[in-house]
Amino acid sequence: MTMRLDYLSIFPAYFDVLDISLLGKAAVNGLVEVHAHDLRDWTHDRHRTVDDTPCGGGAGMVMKPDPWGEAFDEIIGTEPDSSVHVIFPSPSGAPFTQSAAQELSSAVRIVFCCGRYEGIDHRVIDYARSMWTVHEVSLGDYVLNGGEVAALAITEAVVRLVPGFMGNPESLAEESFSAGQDGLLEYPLFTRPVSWRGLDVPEVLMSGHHGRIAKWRRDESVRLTCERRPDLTDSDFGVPH
Ligand SMILES: Nc1c(O)cccc1[N+](=O)[O-]
Repeated sequence: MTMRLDYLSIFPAYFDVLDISLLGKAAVNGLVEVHAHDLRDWTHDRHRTVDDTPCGGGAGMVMKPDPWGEAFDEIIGTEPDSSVHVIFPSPSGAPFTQSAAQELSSAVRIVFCCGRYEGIDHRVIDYARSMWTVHEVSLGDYVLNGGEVAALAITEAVVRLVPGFMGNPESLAEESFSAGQDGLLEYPLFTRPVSWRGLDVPEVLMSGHHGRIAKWRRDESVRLTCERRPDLTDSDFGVPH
């Protein structure tokens, strides 16, 4: 199955980066198909206008609905299809999580709508909801200049979970937030040399005792999660003894 990814933006060059590294390899292998589109291609005035002043007043500009609607018609079509996932990265979206990435990794089509200015006319989102499966998602509580960087981050989180993308799928099991980690943060990692600038690899990791190593890793994951992400912990994790 090839996952088709479309990106609608006034800065489509942001997505040139998807040609490199593992994502580029996935495209070559036919796992994903990437299409970046310039929203201004669906404007009809000399200035290729995509924005206008906000109804009701206020600072900044709002992205006009017309170009989005015409772009949707051409890129996605005019028939409802719940198998098409349309993602609007937005500071007012729901937090994007690893489980959301896992769910999206089985999608056949994902369309990213990258807003700029103060945002997109809300009717665009309402229209999309009437046609496709819409996700308004946020990467965090901070302000970006647009949705492009978030779309890239979401793409990476999703595509790396597509079956066949990662050379060694077992490596996914022990990552932070993965089910194999019970949603805990990943434990600290070490490699050679055993001693580096007076800092040594924890002895237990050099013991060859798999049971002790597994316990140390679990305890470290619980400790880190309790310290840094109490929002992810619950009474089941507790604090390592
Ligand atoms: N925070 C933010 C933004 O300011 C604009 C677009 C997308 C996001 N986000 O996904 O977090």
